[in-house]
Amino acid sequence: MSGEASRRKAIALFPALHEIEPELEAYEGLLRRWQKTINLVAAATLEDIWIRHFADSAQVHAAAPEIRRWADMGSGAGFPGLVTALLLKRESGAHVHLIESDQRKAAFLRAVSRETEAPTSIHAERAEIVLPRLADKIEGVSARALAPLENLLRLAEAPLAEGALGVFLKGEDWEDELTAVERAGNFICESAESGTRKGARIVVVRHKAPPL
Ligand SMILES: C[S@@+](CC[C@H](N)C(=O)[O-])C[C@H]1O[C@@H](n2cnc3c(N)ncnc32)[C@H](O)[C@@H]1O
Repeated sequence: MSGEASRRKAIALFPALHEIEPELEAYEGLLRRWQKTINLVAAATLEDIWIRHFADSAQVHAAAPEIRRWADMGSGAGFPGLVTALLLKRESGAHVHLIESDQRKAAFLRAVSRETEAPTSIHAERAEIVLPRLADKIEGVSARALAPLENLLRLAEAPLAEGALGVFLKGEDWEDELTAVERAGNFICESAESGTRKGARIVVVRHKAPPL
């Protein structure tokens, strides 16, 4: 798909992306520039960046539009967390913690956040270290392409136990991963078909016994 067709299709799927087009254009420009020296995303996805990355990420905010305070684990080049932050940019109290252990990718996240004035904090550390500190500060946790669902729930154990919602973009193994978590019995899980990737799924998870 051409870049322009990808943009039009992404905005048709998620009209809210139109509101942040200047920011996403700046983001795309920086991504293309930094990609020459750091491997931020698979090169083959760059032409279709609006669908493969911007619209795919927009599904997290769409799954829980009431949530203002997020943490995104293993953000990489900012997907989905930095797109969530841009979609929330004009909402009061909005803040997204981007957790990315690779220092160079974290520097990229800082550069895009600065340029687009996205409401983020960048944590260049491992999620298992950062999340316990954020447990009572966030309402939602997201991740894409980081780990199997069971491992994601272990990484996000502290905020989920405090009542945060987990929204995870999962690939083709989603069904086996979901079954394993449902069998363990601690979480209420829902899932919906991805609007951007065939065979992929948006999985929404809540702890069964959050604090009163
Ligand atoms: C496959 S990439 C996915 C990046 C992005 N979420 C996406 O979907 O495009 C996984 C990223 O997670 C980071 N990562 C891996 N383990 C991590 C951890 N325990 N804490 C924080 N970041 C981690 C890696 O450096 C890498 O950038």
